[in-house]
Amino acid sequence: MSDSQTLLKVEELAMRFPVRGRGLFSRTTGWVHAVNGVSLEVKKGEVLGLVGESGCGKTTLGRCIVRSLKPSEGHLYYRQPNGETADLATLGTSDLRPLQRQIRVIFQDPFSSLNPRMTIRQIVGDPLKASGLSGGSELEDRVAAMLRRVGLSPGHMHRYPHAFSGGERQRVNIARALIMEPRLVIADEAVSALDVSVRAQVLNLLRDLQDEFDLTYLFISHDMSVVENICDRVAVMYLGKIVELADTAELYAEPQHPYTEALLSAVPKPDPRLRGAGRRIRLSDDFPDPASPPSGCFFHTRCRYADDQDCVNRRPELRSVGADGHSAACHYSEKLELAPAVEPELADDVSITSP
Ligand SMILES: Nc1ncnc2c1ncn2[C@@H]1O[C@H](COP(=O)(O)OP(=O)(O)OP(=O)(O)O)[C@@H](O)[C@H]1O
Repeated sequence: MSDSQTLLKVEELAMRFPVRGRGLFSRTTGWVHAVNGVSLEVKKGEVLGLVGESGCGKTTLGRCIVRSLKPSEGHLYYRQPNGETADLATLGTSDLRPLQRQIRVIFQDPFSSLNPRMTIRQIVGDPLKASGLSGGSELEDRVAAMLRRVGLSPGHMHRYPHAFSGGERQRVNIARALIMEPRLVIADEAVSALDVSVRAQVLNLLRDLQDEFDLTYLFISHDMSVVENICDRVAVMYLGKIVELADTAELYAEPQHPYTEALLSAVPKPDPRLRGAGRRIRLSDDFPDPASPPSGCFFHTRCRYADDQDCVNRRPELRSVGADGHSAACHYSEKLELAPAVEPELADDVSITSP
């Protein structure tokens, strides 16, 4: 990795799951392409958002990065604290373990992700104990300090998860992730299950902790408003591929991929002059089957700009479409560059259906 500001470089990553027929010993009949050739960089100290509809592969990408899944193909170049680079995609278990401590996950559901039979001390302290980094009274002190830091009391240590609200449980989840002093945190829909007011508090906490612990976040979400609020850059994922990546302000003001445009059209905009304001682009429900993705551009079956030549036949590459690393994978943005700038028409609703 040439850029010293890059913490993680994901290169042509793919994750396929086998599709099996019915029956106990059935053969593999196909493959779900959950992550399909993703390349992106996560910069040190940034919050990189990863957005897209349910089933587009966000969680699978996150699970590959923490290596709870071994990718089918590609590379995950991770810059270690000593400056050396390791490919997480290919490392064996013993080399991987110390690096996995540096990359932790905060899960979505604060109810199902905490073992109801474990005390908060056990839940938060177990990763330290399991890795042999701490034990006894030192471990207890570290758990107490971390609980304090996430806004809980050390007195909560001997209680069980059922005694806590959703927001408090998510604070326990955050404490469990941070007790290992990670460098990269994958927040997978970390605030999606919370009430709006609690969500704001937890987002503020994540921001404060980022400063205090010098963290980098990969922030996975389907909520474009939350992402706009917390992320420095945003990657948009569709059917296992990144279709657009840009600084947050740039992406929200000038989306260059019709899929991003459709996602953003659902976000209320205070300024009617912004692109896409005033119209809601409804995507048809026929999200393609990741086991048999469409030809050409994967989005063409739901895209209102698609033509039957380039879009149906030719797969667009992610390419530069603007300043500061703004890139998009779309033939439509190629045409945009050639076409004279026109104001988008304002309509109440534009429905998108398959051609
Ligand atoms: N273990 C698995 N075996 C088979 N298919 C899987 C497996 N895990 C995920 N998939 C499939 O991979 C695709 C991507 O799933 P993934 O959970 O990564 O998407 P997502 O964008 O995170 O969605 P959500 O927000 O609903 O979690 C989906 O089609 C899903 O059904």
